[in-house]
Amino acid sequence: MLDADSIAVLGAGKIGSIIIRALSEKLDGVKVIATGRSYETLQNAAKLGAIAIRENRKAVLESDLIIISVKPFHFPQLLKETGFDVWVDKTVVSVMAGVTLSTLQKALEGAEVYRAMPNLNAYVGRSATAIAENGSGYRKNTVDALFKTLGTTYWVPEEYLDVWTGLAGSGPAFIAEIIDALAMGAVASGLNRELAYKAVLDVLEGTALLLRARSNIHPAQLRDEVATPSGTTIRGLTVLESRGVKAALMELVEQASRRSREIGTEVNERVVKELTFMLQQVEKNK
Ligand SMILES: NC(=O)C1=CN([C@@H]2O[C@H](COP(=O)(O)OP(=O)(O)OC[C@H]3O[C@@H](n4cnc5c(N)ncnc54)[C@H](OP(=O)(O)O)[C@@H]3O)[C@@H](O)[C@H]2O)C=CC1
Ligand SMILES: O=C(O)[C@@H]1CCC=N1
Repeated sequence: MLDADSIAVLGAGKIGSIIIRALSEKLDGVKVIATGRSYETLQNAAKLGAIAIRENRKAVLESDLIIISVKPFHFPQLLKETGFDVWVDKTVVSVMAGVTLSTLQKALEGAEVYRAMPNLNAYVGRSATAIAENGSGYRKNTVDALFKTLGTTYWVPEEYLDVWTGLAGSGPAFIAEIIDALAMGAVASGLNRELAYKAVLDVLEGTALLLRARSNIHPAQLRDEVATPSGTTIRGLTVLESRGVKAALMELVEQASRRSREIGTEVNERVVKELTFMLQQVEKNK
């Protein structure tokens, strides 16, 4: 049950618009307000069922639950536009990569803050979303219900959020690259493109379902069941091993996770700078 009358989505871009669509379609009687910079973004948000406006401050003032979905480095500018006196008693969920609960708490004084990491599979209701809270958890059920409109939710300690970002947040892009590569290999071997992409998607979906259905087997067991001695699979696996593909994929997740942590540090510095400037302006105008 979602106990919110009005939800603001600040930054109706790629992930923001998927959230808007899910909220508009799946929640009855909830007003969704969306913000963006360009006319196109606002127009798109309106088409998805939101009240689309340019003013972030107004959107926050008129909502009790706010989702921040601008790029991490646009967060200081967003703060400048909202002012820091609008957040008291609001519930705020950031989906920005890297930006920590501590930075959010500092910037959004008086708000109850959550950090969530969904992914673009939310488009088909299959996001794997990790969520971390700052301790009070007063509106945990509401936040959970909100992200369940996008798929599955996992409540985790904040220390897992960057790794989650590197694995599941970025994951659709990594899997898409692998799909593309496998299909191109099939095309190189003579299969037509259309069939190649269909086959790869079928194999991917089927393998995920199989692994889930046989819940106690390790992926390596499935690999061994497929790889007949001296057969086709082991020939292919030999290439993966000799080219270090598994190690590369492990490093890919590590690097993506590391980047999330770096973004957190960089954004925190910029937010502190912006808040200091904003406070100076307030003092000056007294
Ligand atoms: N893309 C993904 O797969 C995922 C992204 N994320 C996180 O979500 C956030 C958004 O990413 P994504 O959707 O890809 O990025 P987009 O660039 O598609 O969306 C960001 C949106 O923010 C808007 N925006 C920027 N500045 C302001 C502002 N001052 N006021 C109002 N709106 C503003 C932009 O408006 P305009 O279009 O008009 O310029 C844009 O529509 C990022 O922090 C990212 O880390 C999290 C999970 C997955
Ligand atoms: O690439 C990014 O930074 C964002 C976060 C997760 C997916 N996209």
